[in-house]
Amino acid sequence: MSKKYEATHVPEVEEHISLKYEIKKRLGKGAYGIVWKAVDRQTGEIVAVKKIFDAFRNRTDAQRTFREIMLLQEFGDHPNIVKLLNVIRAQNDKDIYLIFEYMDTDLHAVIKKGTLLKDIHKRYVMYQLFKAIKYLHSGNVIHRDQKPSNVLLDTDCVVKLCDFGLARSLNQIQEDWIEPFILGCILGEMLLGKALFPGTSTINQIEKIMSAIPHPSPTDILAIKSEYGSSVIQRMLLKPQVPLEDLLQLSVPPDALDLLRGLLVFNPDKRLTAEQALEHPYVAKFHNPAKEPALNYDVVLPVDDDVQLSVVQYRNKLYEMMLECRTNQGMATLVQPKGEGSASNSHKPSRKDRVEKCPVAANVSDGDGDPEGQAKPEKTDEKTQEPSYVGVSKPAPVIAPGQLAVERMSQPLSPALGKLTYNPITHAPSGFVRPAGLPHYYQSRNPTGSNCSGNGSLTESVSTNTSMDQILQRGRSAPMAHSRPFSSTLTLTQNNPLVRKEEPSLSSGLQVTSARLNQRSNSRPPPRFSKKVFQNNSNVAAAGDPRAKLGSYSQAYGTINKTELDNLLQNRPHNQ
Ligand SMILES: Nc1ncnc2c1ncn2[C@@H]1O[C@H](COP(=O)(O)OP(=O)(O)OP(=O)(O)O)[C@@H](O)[C@H]1O
Repeated sequence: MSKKYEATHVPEVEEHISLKYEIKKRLGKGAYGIVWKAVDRQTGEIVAVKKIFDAFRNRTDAQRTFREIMLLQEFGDHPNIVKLLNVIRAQNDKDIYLIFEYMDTDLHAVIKKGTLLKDIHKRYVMYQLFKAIKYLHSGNVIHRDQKPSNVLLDTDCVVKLCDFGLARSLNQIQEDWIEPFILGCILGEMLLGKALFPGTSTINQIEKIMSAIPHPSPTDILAIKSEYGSSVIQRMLLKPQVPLEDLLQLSVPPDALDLLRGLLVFNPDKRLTAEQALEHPYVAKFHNPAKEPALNYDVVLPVDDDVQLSVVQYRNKLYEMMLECRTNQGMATLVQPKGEGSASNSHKPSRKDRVEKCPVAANVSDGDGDPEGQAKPEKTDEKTQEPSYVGVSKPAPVIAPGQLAVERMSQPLSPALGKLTYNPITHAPSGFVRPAGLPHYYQSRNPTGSNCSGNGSLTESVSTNTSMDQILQRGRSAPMAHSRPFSSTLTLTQNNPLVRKEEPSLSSGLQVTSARLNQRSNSRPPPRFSKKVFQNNSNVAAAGDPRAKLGSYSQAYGTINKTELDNLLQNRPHNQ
């Protein structure tokens, strides 16, 4: 084996992956897997490799894996949604590898770092989140797991939403109201530097929220349609109010407070939608309707999300979709056309009832990681209508023709979506070179650690603020040049103490794997609200079914999920 293809030894990463991607360091770990920074050995591209352990362990996990892949490939065209580049099977047929574009940090790490996010960065982050959520909602899909650690950032402070394992179609559940509220919690957390409503229990968190937001009207409370819930809320309203502004520092700009008030509203009908929030003065510096696309069709998964299939069915369906990609048919997501009168910058499906997208090209990598080998049509078992996966069931130690590997989608659906074609800060075309990048900073030993910075344009636009660049340079020995391309940003930041550090030992991740796996549940009864779920390391604690059940509820992040709120309000106190 040539030196070029010598695999870095990371026990959790199988050889056929290491041969294609040189694993550099562990970036983070969530409830479902570990994410590493890696380099595509063939293209030199920096990527993030996420290994989902036991991706089809039970129906819930299989459904989650299926949703995540299907929805990521559907929405990954958007500049503020992380792009899925590749999906590769594990040899054991249990795990799965997702290859993403690489991002430098996540918002959780950035907020924890302290004062690095300046006013303009917070505005820019919110603007991009509103854009991403507007796009998802326009396709009638909700993310349901918004929290700072799922908001990825790069050194230009570009935001990409990740982790679509809990995302669902609004046709299937009524949770449309919750996401803008959660965006309010994220804004509050950026403004405060920590969670706005850090409850010790679900009820305690709701109490904190209720004490800070304007009192709902009697009609708003009745709309809960739960006698018990209404009485709980009414009792909460008797407690002393702590106005939002008292939770925040005096320095918080009035327009930030106004936006927060617009998002943190009890009645969803009176709450700002993501689309309306884009019109808010807080993000006016960035607002440009032409660059805020919407879908003019509803995205529906190719299997009914209301009916849980068996583990085997999910796995086979997913492999089948991947095979479709390989054979150049594209993965199909069903769509339901909306009525007339969609926005002019809407994305239109190429066909009325089916949109074919694929994070993978028709080409399949060969043993040298060379994607020249042509995909072979797969045999299908005619009785079951399921592919038999001849030639693909066992990836060889090298990237074999049968391996389920797919390459990046070549073109975004619309030029408006190409993040490299326009500078969101100046609204001017920026070509293929990013504006001046800035050094990273690092949340030391935080599993979700990462970094963020502003960019040249960003600092130019706010002359009164100290730029993130300047702040970050305090930790550097040499001044940093401006106007360099993004790639040099990465190089220049290698010795910055704030940059994500290499894990001391890549092999030490083994314990993480088993610890994570042990926390995944299979067919436990629905969870009760317990403190365990609300610990600071909620990523870990809320693993498997409990997490799927709890949705985005996380007190560490001050977010709450409507389903669970409903459950809570309908349950008696002894169930909490
Ligand atoms: N594309 C990426 N680039 C860089 N870092 C990433 C990327 N994707 C994920 N990460 C890092 O890995 C962490 C975990 O990723 P992710 O949320 O996808 O995993 P998960 O197991 O689904 O987590 P969760 O417990 O939130 O469900 C993120 O918080 C982030 O720090």
